[in-house]
Amino acid sequence: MGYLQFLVPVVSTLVLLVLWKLFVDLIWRPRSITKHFAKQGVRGPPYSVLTGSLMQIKALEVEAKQTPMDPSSHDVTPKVLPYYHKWSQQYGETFLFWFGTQPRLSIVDPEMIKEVLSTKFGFYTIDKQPPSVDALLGNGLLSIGGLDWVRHRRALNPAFNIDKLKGMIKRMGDCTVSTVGRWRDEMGVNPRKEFDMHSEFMQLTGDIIAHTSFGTSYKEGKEVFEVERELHRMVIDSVTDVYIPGSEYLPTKWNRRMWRLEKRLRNNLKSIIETKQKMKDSGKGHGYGDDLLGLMLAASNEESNKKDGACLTIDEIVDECKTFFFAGHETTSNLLTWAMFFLGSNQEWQTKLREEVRSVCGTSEIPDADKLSKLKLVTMVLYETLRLYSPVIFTERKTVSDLKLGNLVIPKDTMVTFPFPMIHRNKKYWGEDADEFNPLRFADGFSRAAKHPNAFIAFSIGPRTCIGQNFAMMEAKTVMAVILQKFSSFTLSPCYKHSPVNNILLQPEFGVPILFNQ
Ligand code: HEM
Repeated sequence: MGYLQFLVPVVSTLVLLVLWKLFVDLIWRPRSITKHFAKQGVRGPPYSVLTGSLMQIKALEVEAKQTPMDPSSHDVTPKVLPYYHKWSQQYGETFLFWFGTQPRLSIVDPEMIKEVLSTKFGFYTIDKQPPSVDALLGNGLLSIGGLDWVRHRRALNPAFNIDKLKGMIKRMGDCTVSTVGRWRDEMGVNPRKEFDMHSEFMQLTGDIIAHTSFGTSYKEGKEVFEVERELHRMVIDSVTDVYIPGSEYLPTKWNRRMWRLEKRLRNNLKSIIETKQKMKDSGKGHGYGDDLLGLMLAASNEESNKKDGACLTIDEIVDECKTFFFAGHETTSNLLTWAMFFLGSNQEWQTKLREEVRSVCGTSEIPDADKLSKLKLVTMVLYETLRLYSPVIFTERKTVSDLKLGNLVIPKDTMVTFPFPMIHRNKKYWGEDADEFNPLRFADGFSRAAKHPNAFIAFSIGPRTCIGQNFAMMEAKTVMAVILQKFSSFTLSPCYKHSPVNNILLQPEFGVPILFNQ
């Protein structure tokens, strides 16, 4: 009896506390944040308890998927970010919506973008990823923040030093020559064969990142990709599911599959690292090798870096490898795919580029770094492709305290999100032809292409700008140069169906079939 007398009030208090917390998180806070923004003139779709705007997002995505796109339009926003498109029209450029109970503020103003992405004071941070994304990326650069991020970035920067990267161009070129050789062989059997650039470039950029990341261990590296790809597919399917805290620990079929894949990925990568370590210890070859993994291992083992704390553990290096595959492989593959889409449907630009490549590099030589830097028109086309078909569709940051951004006061724990397709088409900065393919706008480089230098953010800006952008541009230019050298022309197949989709990255739903002429 005495025991019950004690237990009843304790349990009642606990229940009341839980109910109060639920009331605050699910009802009171969303209402007060909505009011807070409304007072500042920021509106958005109404909040629904627990799911926020997620149901509307899903419905709009389903509708957009079923709606065919005008084949001559490059405005991908209604197709890949239908909710941003609809709500920006309905509520204005800056609007508020809800990912479950989390408020999200959509921003497209370049001054505000600069303020958020360029700050070095830690006012905005990367939010914790859902467990599915964690399995894909691990605690690599893309997902970590604070001092951990500083340490990782310092340890990794040397591997992406432009002089180190120059040494990789030959490997990039060799991989491309071998792919083009296979295409030619297949055309020998069937001259009208159509090649889907999306799947071809996924293979080629996979081959390139495996060679440039792992050097001699690239075959084992390619196995890692297969697992990574499977994980990616699982993540795409789950990205807008409502996340229930703790659900990642339940042994559901989906979780068990995820755990298995993650373990396989980690074990494969560890075994590649061990092989490299043994090679170095045996004194065979050149230290850890001049590939990305070798450079990371070397930087992490340098005494000066150890003293400065700029070194990584083996587990951290494994996580960085996972991040590089994801961040560095499909992004570049999509850039190349959309560039071929433009050139295959625009013979005038294709001819200009071929003339430039052949006059700078000849018809057979793999270009070196010096020659790549002279390919001005190729660079302009790649930038214009990145503007209109940016592989990364949006990025976001979370406020760590109540903050002032432009004229707005933003509460702590709000996600500020930047929809790239809208930013890259804002007529205020890009002019009336913002929806059209016009590489000439990049004639003076990307910072002068629009009326504001930060209206182009395909590689992001500020301290967390893409670490691999030089790598990506070198790779894309090398691949384009070799293709333009080897074929007298190519055209987009009449079977092409224009349907860009949001698969975390921007992809062509039905591929990009191309017909080559020898
Ligand atoms: C066309 C190709 C590429 C595009 C468009 C691209 C775009 C981006 C963007 C927009 C970000 C910032 C993401 C954010 O702030 O949320 C980023 C970050 C990053 N990218 Fe890339 N990327 C490309 C290629 C690469 C390559 C080739 C690598 C590596 C081999 C790479 C590795 C990374 C890493 C590690 C980060 C995180 C940097 C940090 O937070 O410190 N990317 N990339």
